[in-house]
Amino acid sequence: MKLPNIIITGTPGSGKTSHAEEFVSRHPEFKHINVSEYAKLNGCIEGYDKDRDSSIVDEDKLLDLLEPLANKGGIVIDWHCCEIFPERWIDLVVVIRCDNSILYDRLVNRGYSENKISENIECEIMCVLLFEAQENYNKQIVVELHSEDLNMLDNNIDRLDQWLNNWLDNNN
Ligand SMILES: Nc1ncnc2c1ncn2[C@@H]1O[C@H](COP(=O)(O)OP(=O)(O)OP(=O)(O)O)[C@@H](O)[C@H]1O
Repeated sequence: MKLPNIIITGTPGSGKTSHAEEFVSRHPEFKHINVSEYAKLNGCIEGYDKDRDSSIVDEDKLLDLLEPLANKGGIVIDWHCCEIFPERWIDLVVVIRCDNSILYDRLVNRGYSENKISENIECEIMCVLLFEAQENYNKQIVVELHSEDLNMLDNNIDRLDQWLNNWLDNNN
C-alpha cells in the first residue's frame, strides 16, 4: 500500500514532536523523522551557530539520506524548517501554531535564553513558518493547526486521521 509523506513544522515549542509522536503511535506503519535528532544520529551536523545556540544541519547530506525513505513513502518529517524538502516528496504540510503566552511559558520551562525565547516568539507572531510553508508548497496541501492544550492535540490528530483515510482512498 502506498503511504503519503507528511511534514509537521512550526516554531520550536509549538508542538511538532507531540503531534508526530501521537500520529505515529496511531499509525505505526509511518516513520517519525525528528530532523534535529536524526541529523545528529546520522552525521548530518556541519557546525554550531553560537548566536542561535543551535546546531547547523548539513542539508544536502540530510536530503540524500532521506530520499530513499521519501520515495518509499510513509515518513513524518518533524522540523522547524520545511522549505528544503522537495515538493514532489510531500503530500501534506502541517503547520502547528501556538498562542504566544503559552509558547513563552513552554520555552521558559525548557530553560531557553531570553534571546532564543524572543526570537521564537517573534517567529510565531510573524507567522514565519506558515508563510514559508505556503510559499514553498501548493497552498491546498498546507494546513494550520493550533496546539494549546491536550484536547486540541487530540482533535488535530483526529483531523489528520480523516485526511489520511481520504488520501489512502484516493491513492491506492
Ligand atoms: N497541545 C498541547 N497541549 C499541551 N502541551 C503541549 C501541547 N503541544 C505541545 N505541548 C508541550 O509543549 C512542549 C513542546 O512540545 P514539542 O516538543 O512537541 O514541541 P516542538 O515544536 O516539537 O519543539 P522543538 O521544535 O523544540 O522540538 C512539550 O512540553 C509538550 O508536552
